[in-house]
Amino acid sequence: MINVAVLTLSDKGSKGQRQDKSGPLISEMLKGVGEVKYYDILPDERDLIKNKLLEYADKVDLILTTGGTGLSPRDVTPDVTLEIIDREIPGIAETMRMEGLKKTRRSMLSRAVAGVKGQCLIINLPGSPTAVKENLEVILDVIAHAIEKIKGDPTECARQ
Ligand SMILES: Nc1ncnc2c1ncn2[C@@H]1O[C@H](COP(=O)(O)OP(=O)(O)OP(=O)(O)O)[C@@H](O)[C@H]1O
Ligand SMILES: Nc1nc2c(c(=O)[nH]1)N[C@H]1C(S)=C(S)[C@@H](COP(=O)(O)O)O[C@H]1N2
Repeated sequence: MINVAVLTLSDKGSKGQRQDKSGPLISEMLKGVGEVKYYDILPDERDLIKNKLLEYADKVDLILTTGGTGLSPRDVTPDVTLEIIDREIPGIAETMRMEGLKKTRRSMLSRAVAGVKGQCLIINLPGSPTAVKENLEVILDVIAHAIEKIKGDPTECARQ
């Protein structure tokens, strides 16, 4: 089973001013795919996010973040993610934005990124529960294979 950490980035959520629905939704959607071992809510603060991502990356196979991917001045999740990853996986974020366009034109406003830190896959999701559902459902089936490859699975990946 894949070990997962979920990190919600929200100023309001971290102050208890809004119930976090997106973090629990991620956990729900991951049933059968992975087990959520860690979950936290942080404000949109670079250093706090960076330290938490680095801590989780040593402990789990997959980190899913939600929130802070947009254009508000305090949205920094993709910027911090890019700072710490070793390699980017553009196709994951491209797929989320492309499939999202079928639901809302605002899909193009998410700056979400995905990448690898050590042996951990990190994927940013936007903040609203609707966006989490629509983004995660279009990449969910590829996550297990991506993690196998990150961990060095030598089997050939091509379809026969
Ligand atoms: N973690 C969450 N749980 C529930 N609803 C959320 C969450 N994050 C965002 N939303 C919903 O999506 C809308 C847009 O998200 P956005 O990230 O812009 O919110 P925000 O209010 O700017 O976040 P912040 O808490 O960082 O100020 C919010 O107004 C809220 O309705
Ligand atoms: N599929 C999908 N993608 C989506 C959305 C959505 O509702 N559905 N919301 C968009 C909106 S309105 C914004 S502003 C950006 C960034 O969201 P965030 O700042 O909450 O991370 O994600 C976008 N991506």
